[in-house]
Amino acid sequence: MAFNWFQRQHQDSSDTPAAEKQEVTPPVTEPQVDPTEDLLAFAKSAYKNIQQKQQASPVTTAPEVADVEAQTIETVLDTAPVVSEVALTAELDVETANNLDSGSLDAATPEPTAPSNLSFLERAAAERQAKQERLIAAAIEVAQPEVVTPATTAETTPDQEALAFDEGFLWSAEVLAAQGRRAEDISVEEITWLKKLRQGLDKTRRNILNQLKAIVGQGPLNQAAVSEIEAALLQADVGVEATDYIVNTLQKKLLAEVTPPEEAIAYLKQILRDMLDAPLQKAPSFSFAPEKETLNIWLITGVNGAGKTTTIGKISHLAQKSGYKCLIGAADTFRAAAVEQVKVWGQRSGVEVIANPGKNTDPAAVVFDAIAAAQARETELLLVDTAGRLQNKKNLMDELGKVRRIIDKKAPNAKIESLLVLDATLGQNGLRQAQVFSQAAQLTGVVLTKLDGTAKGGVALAVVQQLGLPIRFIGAGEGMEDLRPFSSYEFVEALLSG
Ligand SMILES: Nc1nc2c(ncn2[C@@H]2O[C@H](COP(=O)(O)OP(=O)(O)OP(=O)(O)O)[C@@H](O)[C@H]2O)c(=O)[nH]1
Repeated sequence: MAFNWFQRQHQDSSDTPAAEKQEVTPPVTEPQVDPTEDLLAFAKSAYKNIQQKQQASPVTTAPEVADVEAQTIETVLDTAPVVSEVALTAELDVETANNLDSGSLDAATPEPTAPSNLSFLERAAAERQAKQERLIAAAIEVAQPEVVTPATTAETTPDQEALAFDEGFLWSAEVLAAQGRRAEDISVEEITWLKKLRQGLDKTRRNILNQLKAIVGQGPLNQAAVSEIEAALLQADVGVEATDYIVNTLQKKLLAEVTPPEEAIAYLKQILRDMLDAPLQKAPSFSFAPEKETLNIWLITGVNGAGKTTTIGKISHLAQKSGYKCLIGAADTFRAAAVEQVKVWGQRSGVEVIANPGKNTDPAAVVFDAIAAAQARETELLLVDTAGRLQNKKNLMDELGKVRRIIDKKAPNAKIESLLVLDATLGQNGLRQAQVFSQAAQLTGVVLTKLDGTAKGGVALAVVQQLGLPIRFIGAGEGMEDLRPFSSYEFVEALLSG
């Protein structure tokens, strides 16, 4: 059974009251399961459970080609008038479905005019048939719904993968145990993701941790030690502002007392978690999920190449698997290839894409179509791809402003999020771009991509400190499963656990 990432805490069957489970951020104390034996027993039990679940559930096979095609027929809408085109497409769908039901499409091609020797009813039926054929033909000429060819190779999902009981598994189990999770509730997806995250942050971690370990715990911090910590953080692209804050906070404690290395690192972890969670202090809940049975519209912004399209594909997959009705609006009309790319991702995740085949079409028109389609389908999550490479800030602001006005007008009750996708490998340079976007779009959060293999993982702290925005998702790979909701606890553990 698919693991629901959006409801992670709600899924565990522990006795924790629901209100407490809302908090994704786990207890700030270090794991109580310190005795290695306890941890080993926990990990073994979790491992056994996962194996049993894998054996009990049949291996998910590659989806049938026909199934994928049926799911991923892209609704291509013509330009103006958009709404009537949606209606026409819907009408045609219904009529076509009726025909398929009655098998009438198998009948011989109807004559353009009904033969006179037929009864009145027969003539009317024949005329209706002919009219419908003309409508279908016209629709095909004008805007034929494209069937995106499904990927030939099915992606392996974590629940199909053989899981090794290795050091990464132990570490992941420890991180989950520290968050109060029970061995029987741990999913293979969580373990696979945590292993990947830790591996992705390996370079950043090694750089920071080796230096920190050599410094902290050797007695009260002196100026040379402070400079070394600063250098380590700056090299990890934590940024000057965030580094200053971290060092100052750390100094207050470490200058005054002799702290053992483990305790000093634990204290540092606490500082980082607090920084990452700071923008959420005023939010009603730490968790970030679309609201059920409501239209949620998430605008995905960011410069081209940051990973916007990939992120849309991954979030749509996540949402689909977590039981949300999802739709994608391909409003990055600035670059034709972007629309094609988003279609491919829609196909991979089995989510419909609303696009507009015309060249240089107005993104606001696509958003209008997408909202109309979302409302007609009772979609819960509409993901909107937007253009990143516009000539200047004014263009960007104008375009995003127009899109926003359409949303406010057409879907005044929708829950809107505006997420900025940032490429972690760009470090501080990415942040400068982010500032332009934060002025143009009313950003509500950040998606940090490409955390796999970068030595600049510390940029997450700079993002939060400088933009004052929460990180909502992080990406650590190009695959469909390589993006997850952000957890400050897990991120900091992956960043600083040796
Ligand atoms: N290693 C790694 N690569 C990623 C990640 N996310 C995206 N990418 C890659 O980054 C490249 C750009 O991603 P896109 O999703 O096309 O970026 P975009 O912002 O939509 O840019 P355009 O397609 O030009 O509009 C692709 O090759 C992705 O596979 C990630 O988390 N890790």
